[in-house]
Amino acid sequence: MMADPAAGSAWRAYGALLFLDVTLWVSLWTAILGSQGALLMNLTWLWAFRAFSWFLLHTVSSATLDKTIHSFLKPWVALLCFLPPVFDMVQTLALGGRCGFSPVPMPSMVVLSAMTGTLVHLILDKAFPSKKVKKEQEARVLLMRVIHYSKPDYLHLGVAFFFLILAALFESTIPHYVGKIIDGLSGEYKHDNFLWAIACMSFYSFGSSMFTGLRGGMFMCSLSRLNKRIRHMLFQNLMKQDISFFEENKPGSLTSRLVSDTDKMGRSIAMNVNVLLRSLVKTCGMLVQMLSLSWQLTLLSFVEMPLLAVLQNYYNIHYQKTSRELQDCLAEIEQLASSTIKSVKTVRRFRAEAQELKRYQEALDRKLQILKRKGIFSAVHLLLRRCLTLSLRVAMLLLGRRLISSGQLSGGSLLAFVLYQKDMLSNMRQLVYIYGDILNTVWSAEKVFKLLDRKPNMQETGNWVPEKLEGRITFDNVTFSYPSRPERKALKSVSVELSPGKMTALVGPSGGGKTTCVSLLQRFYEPQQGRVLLDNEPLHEYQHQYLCSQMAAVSQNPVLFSGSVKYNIAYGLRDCTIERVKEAAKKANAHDFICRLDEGYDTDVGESGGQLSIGQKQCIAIARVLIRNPKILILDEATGKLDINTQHTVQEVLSGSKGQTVLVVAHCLKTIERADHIVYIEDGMVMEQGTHEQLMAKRGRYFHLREKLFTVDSDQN
Ligand SMILES: Nc1ncnc2c1ncn2[C@@H]1O[C@H](COP(=O)(O)OP(=O)(O)OP(=O)(O)O)[C@@H](O)[C@H]1O
Repeated sequence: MMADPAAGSAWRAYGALLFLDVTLWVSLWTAILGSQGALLMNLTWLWAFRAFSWFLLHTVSSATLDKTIHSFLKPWVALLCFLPPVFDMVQTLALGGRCGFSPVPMPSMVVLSAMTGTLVHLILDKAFPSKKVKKEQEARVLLMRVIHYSKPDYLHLGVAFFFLILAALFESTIPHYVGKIIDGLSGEYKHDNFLWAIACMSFYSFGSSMFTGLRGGMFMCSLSRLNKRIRHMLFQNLMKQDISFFEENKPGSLTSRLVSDTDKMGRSIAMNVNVLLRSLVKTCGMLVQMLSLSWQLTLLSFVEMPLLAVLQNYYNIHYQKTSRELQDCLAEIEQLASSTIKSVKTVRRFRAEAQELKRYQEALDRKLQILKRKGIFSAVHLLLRRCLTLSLRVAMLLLGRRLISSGQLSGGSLLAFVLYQKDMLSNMRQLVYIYGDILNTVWSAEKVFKLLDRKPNMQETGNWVPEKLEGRITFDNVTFSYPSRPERKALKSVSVELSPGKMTALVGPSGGGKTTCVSLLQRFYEPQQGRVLLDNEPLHEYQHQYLCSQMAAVSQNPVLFSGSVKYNIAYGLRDCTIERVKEAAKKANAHDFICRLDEGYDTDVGESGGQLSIGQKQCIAIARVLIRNPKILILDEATGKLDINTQHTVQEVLSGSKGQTVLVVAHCLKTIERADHIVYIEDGMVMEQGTHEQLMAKRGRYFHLREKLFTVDSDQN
């Protein structure tokens, strides 16, 4: 039944509609009595009367009831109105005797049909709960969207569906000729008939195999094309996302979206819709054949189907739930394994192998539990299904035996019927199962669509491309909190100006907010208050490509890509000559050590530059920036891992770079003494700023930090 508050209204609506229906019956009785026998009903009249009743009840329900209650009661209204003529029709066909609703409807039959209708509706509601309606609608919308994405493949799909229909129709004709062959063998042998039946069976078998192959090929082809398109779009959208999105989402779950969910989503259309349609066409074809063989046996075999459908539906609900759990668990396992393997050095450094193994083992245990549960449930489901099928098969054979003895059926026809019925059942099962599986795969599509639809939280970049860039950067009263920690302000009303062509240094204790300034300058995040301006224009007004070409940064932990040294230095630049690469490497003091590598500039640096020292990585990262000759250069602890000589050389190159606005973040205060402007940041606020001399003369925080560092340095020496 429906949710509690709606349940009361639903019961009231049941009562009101029932009352309206009884009123209609009473009017009919009154009319029959009033006509004194002139007005009598036959089956056609009964259908017409109940169609009118349905129209009236349906209209009243849709006009007066809440939408949810109306959708909930819709099947019940149909059952209430059409069960009487169906009862009558079955009775007429099966017994040929007097019926309950015509020529004069009996009140007991009216009550009986109303009770049966309500009962069936309640059972169906239990088996297919109404809260599913909304979910199913959502799933349908998702499926339509997947179909929409298949638009470029409509031709492929159209051809595939054409082959599918042919294959299904050919397949559903085969048992008919098998029956004919058996009949030809068992009765009086007629050679021509026998040969004709064999030829037809071979023809339909060959045709069905050929069209099945063609259909499969076409579907696989469109599936691969859809997959490629979706992955491309998804990856494109992922690349546009803001940095906070990647901080919030684990790489494992993102790659799982990209790999397995896109795959499943593609399957929902190419595989499941394929099977769904095939089963549907085959079911229709077989139904026609079965009815032509024996309507009594067909009716009996239809008892099995709703029961199996209810059973299958319960199984589907559980299957979907466990599949979702399993997907999450697999993503977690993938994430655990990849993060441990990536950080294997850290794991070993902290001797955390056992701890990581335990975490991995626990995740594997969880997966095992889910799989066990899934296995037990499917075993019970299989047992119940087999028992049900067996009992109905026995009943069908008994009825078949009676029909053969009464001459209504031949032995071959019974065999053909059994073959059809077996196929029919598996088709029906597939129909119900596939429906569940489509819903299941469509939920993968939901996850993919969520990512596809995600708009970055950053402001859209503009198109501003100035003819000349001066390079003046202004932090105008900037306040910022990281999205993952909105309650803690990393920067509080920071106002700083970086003069063009000058070197500005950010100094201060750890966690003060230096890197945050650098991140805002690179537009990884957007400040909640205040603005970051470049030549008095907000950063987001500039064209993205232009900004990237004018601003380059070397971070604390520079990332290199697997590939040669040359590839890494010239990363992202087209047609870059080796001379330019060498020149940049020389400026970054990297040329000498690169020449000493086995293959010089062609040496592979390994995964994430793992085959180089951290200092060497920093040198290459600096060369990668210098080669671009950017207007704005950002060095976030970029020289921290270099030896003192290299640090000095690089600093000299940097301070000598003409017209460049340089922002340096450094812990080593010695290296920034020559900076034109020093900004001391602590606890997200600018505490002091000026030149080295001014700050030293002030004897404030900068002075004390420097004193402290020198004391530590001399203590260490
Ligand atoms: N990605 C993040 N998510 C949430 N908080 C962060 C993030 N990065 C930094 N923070 C927090 O913001 C504050 C400023 O950090 P920031 O990295 O800017 O400091 P810093 O001055 O560069 O420190 P260090 O000199 O150690 O690099 C710190 O409290 C830090 O914990």
